[in-house]
Amino acid sequence: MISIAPSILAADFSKLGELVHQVDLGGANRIHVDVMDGHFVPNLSMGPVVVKGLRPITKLPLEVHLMVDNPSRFVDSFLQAGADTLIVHFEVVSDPLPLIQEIRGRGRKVGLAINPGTSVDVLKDYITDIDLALCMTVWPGFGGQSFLPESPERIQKLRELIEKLNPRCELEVDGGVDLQTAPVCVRHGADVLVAGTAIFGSPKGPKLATEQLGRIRAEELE
Ligand SMILES: O=C(CO)[C@H](O)[C@H](O)COP(=O)(O)O
Ligand SMILES: [Co+2]
Repeated sequence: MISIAPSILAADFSKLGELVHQVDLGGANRIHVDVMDGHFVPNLSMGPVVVKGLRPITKLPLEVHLMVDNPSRFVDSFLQAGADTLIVHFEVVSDPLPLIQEIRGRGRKVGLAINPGTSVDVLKDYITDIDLALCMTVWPGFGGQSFLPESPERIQKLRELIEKLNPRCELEVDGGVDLQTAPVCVRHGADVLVAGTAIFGSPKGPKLATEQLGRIRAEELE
């Protein structure tokens, strides 16, 4: 099964509730919430209040992509706000295990993310302990960037690692995913596609754009 995770970073926040409803109607499987602290990445975005605001208006799982220097500081507030999954960057945690155990101990899912400059191999010691591995396909910090050309090879390498060590771990890709790059990601082993601009920036509207990405995933699996 392939999942579509619309990234609300690209949404018009004055209509956030309605836009989340639209992607739900279009077949989205989860909502991706990009959290940026202005340190780990050169941009600021949103915090737990947004997760808290979304929680009562959708049944879709809320996954929080923590692009922050010190994720352990924010675990409690995002879990209390209603996040279902917390994704932490490998680059900022010297030992991910305590954080993984804390999040799982509270009944939520945990993901580890890697930047384009980080070797896929660093995840091999943790794949058995996580629910999701996120391969960044742009440098984190901004929506609307182009999919990096080295990404397919990295996705394939990560898929091989996951198949060998923990096939239940999801392989998510994030950044520049659209109708052209989504099939490439799926062919190389991705099973969760994050898309912001391709969904919320689409002239066809978020419902149709989500449906279209969904059709691509089905074609790739035929
Ligand atoms: O983590 C992110 C950026 O750091 C976003 O999830 C990602 O960029 C999605 O946006 P787009 O589909 O527009 O590239
Ligand atoms: Co993201």
